Amino acid sequence: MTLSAELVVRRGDFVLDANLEVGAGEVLALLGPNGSGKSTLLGALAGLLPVATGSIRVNGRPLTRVSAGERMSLPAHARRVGLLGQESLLFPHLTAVQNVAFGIRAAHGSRVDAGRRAERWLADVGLSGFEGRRPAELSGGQQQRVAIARALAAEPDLLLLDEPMASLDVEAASSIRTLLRERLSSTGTTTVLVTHDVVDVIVLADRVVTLDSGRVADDGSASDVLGRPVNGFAASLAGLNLLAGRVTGRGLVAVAHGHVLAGSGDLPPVGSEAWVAFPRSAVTVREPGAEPTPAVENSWVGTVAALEPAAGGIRIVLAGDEVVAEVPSSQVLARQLGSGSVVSLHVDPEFVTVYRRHGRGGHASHWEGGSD
Ligand SMILES: Nc1ncnc2c1ncn2[C@@H]1O[C@H](COP(=O)(O)OP(=O)(O)OP(=O)(O)O)[C@@H](O)[C@H]1O
Repeated sequence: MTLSAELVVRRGDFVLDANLEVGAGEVLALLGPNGSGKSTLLGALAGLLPVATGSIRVNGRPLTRVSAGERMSLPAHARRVGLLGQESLLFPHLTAVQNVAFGIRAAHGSRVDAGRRAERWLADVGLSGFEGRRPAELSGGQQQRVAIARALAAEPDLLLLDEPMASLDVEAASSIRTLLRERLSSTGTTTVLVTHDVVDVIVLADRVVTLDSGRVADDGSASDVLGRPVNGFAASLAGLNLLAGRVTGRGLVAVAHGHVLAGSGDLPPVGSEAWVAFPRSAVTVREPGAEPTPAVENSWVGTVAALEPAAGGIRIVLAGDEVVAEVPSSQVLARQLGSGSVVSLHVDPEFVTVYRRHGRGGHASHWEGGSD
């Protein structure tokens, strides 16, 4: 089922103004900083939040149509849209099989053999033998499995997943992710997945949309959006530094503060605007005073503004520069680095990707949130 939405939604001073197309059977990951409007968008699609103007159609069937002369909005229960969040929200007094059967009856009426189908669904999510347990007798991961079975057993036209792995430990999250990949591909369910986790994007998503301040900031494949980011948020999520600059020679880009970076990639023509991206983990720390100096390509000398926790180590943020390094904590300890230390950072050109600045929208900035 294809989703086609053009939405303006107001929440206090905040305005979501976004168009979204999701192909039949496609899994779209919706990313964006806190407060960018992801939950607002899901709420509007689910029929839980009013739309100021716009329309939502699933396979041509209008769920919402609001304009100057018309206000039509199907209630949430009539939309055939499933919603699964961080919490499984199972009925505590019903057993696992009764919870799933409830979803089936709600969608298909009482004539179907909901109990038999629910048992099959529980087997499909790896919960054979747990049919008679109530939610309080199941782990968080098992409860989420029941919730996935309940959501998919209803055969929704559209499934909305709002960070379904966020409250699980790493192991349970990983097995739920694998389960979702299998079940979504075998059922061909059109899905919008809100996540802050790059692993979800890589494992589950066919396409990625990023939101920023209520607007679509980028739309593309995971390898485009995360591999060649056009905004600081996506770069941060992918663990990349992203700098804007102008091409000054073959593979050479002048960026802020007179720095020049050498790299490879599309090699846009001399004089054109370009993005430069390189992994934070590829940035090495050298002794201050030793070569290279700030005038040398791919190097920065500066004062450490902050040390922050990062996946697998420590993030070094230089004062006044947009470049950050992520290094093993042993390096920080060995060099006795701290706020105020002077360091030289360097990135080898082989890790630096250069690509055109036009084509996909967005703006670069050092994103404070980080991906971890
Ligand atoms: N009930 C509300 N009343 C007024 N404003 C709200 C309400 N709920 C959310 N907002 C505002 O709407 C904006 C978008 O919030 P939303 O929850 O959609 O963002 P989000 O991208 O899902 O964020 P997060 O990643 O933190 O969940 C925020 O600026 C928020 O302050």
